[in-house]
Amino acid sequence: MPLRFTTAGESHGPALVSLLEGMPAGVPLLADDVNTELARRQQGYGRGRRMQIETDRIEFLSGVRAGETLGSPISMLVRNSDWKNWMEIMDPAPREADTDGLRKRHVTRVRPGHADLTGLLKYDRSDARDILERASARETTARVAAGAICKVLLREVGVRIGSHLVHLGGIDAARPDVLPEDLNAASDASPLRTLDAQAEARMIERIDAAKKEGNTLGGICEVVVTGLPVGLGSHVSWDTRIDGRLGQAMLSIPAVKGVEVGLGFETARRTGAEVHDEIEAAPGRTRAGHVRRRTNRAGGTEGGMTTGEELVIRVAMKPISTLMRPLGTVDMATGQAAQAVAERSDVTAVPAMGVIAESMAAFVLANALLEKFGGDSLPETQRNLNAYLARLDERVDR
Ligand SMILES: Cc1cc2nc3c(=O)[nH]c(=O)nc-3n(C[C@H](O)[C@H](O)[C@H](O)COP(=O)(O)O)c2cc1C
Ligand SMILES: C=C(O[C@@H]1CC(C(=O)O)=C[C@@H](OP(=O)(O)O)[C@H]1O)C(=O)O
Repeated sequence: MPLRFTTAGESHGPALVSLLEGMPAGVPLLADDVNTELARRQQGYGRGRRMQIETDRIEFLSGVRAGETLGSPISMLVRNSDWKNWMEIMDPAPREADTDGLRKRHVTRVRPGHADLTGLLKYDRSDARDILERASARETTARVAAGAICKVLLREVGVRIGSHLVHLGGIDAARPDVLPEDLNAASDASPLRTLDAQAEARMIERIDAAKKEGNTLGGICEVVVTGLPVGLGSHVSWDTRIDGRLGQAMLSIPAVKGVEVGLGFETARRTGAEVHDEIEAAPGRTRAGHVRRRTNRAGGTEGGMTTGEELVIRVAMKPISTLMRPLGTVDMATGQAAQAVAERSDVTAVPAMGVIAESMAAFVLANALLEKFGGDSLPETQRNLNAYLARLDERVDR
């Protein structure tokens, strides 16, 4: 059964829903495994007031019993604390005060860079709130909930996912050659989820300055996955390649505009000898049998399959599109030039984006893992994986 997930919920509606199907039975799972990830997504210097209103926590509605998954669809509910302030505005029933498809806090001065204008035209709406409520990255809470469960499955087969911020608003963070063993323990200790304390101080100043100017900032996070076996994904078809699947997942995150695997764009500037990773016999057993790469410029994929090396993806996020010093636009109610609506907003959300990117990577990789090893229960998946690893062990005569 393929692993799939879907989410539902408007940003200021009563709740978000996350539905994950295809998870094997017997995966140990507590609400806290998910809540910890939701709390990580809420962190980060530069976020707006909304994050102070919310304390995201899930309720399991199905699929989990006595601390283990059942193999049935797992549904989770996350209530929006802010809803109480929006009940009238988000009321599903028509209200007398509604006129011309508009109600209180309607949005017609559409924001450049958000989904307001394109969605309003495509869905033939007059209030861009009908669009922005769902385009909002509030939805990523439900993604992180599903991703948290995928992370637990991956952890049970020795795969770990972490991330750190490597760039913010024009300032690079130095990346250590050797990353900390527990990457997230180190990056989560920083208000920007970066490993470079000096750069962090300058980034914080930059965020404060942008806020004062009514401006916003973007940045880049690096996602690192360790413990993957060789051979997740496949070269055989365009849509089975793991790098392509990861790219799609990353680009589906609101405001993400670029993804690199390994050296990424830099590979285009170098020669073959400077790009490709030489292969050598490994002294012990690796996640690719008895071979390894001398370097990992490929970032853990070749031929659309995992190589057994670390998977390294960099994800670029544009600056937030709601500016407190608004950009020029058209008021769609009048057709006149106007300034875009300036709602409460984040100055930057790059640290949160890193956590969302981890979750999306977890889903793609858990899906590819189950595709290759199957299993209706976790022990069955583990047995199948171990049989494959044992076979890899036999492959190179030593
Ligand atoms: C964690 C996170 C928080 C965000 N916060 C805001 C915000 O406060 N204000 C805003 O205008 N956009 C915010 N965005 C970006 C918008 O959701 C995004 O730009 C919009 O959906 C349009 O999609 P696009 O940028 O991919 O074209 C956020 C994105 C993420 C990932
Ligand atoms: C609610 C979240 O992020 C929101 C994403 C978002 C947007 O336009 O994407 C706009 C802001 O929402 P609000 O208008 O309610 O302040 C952010 O706070 C969240 O990450 O949980």
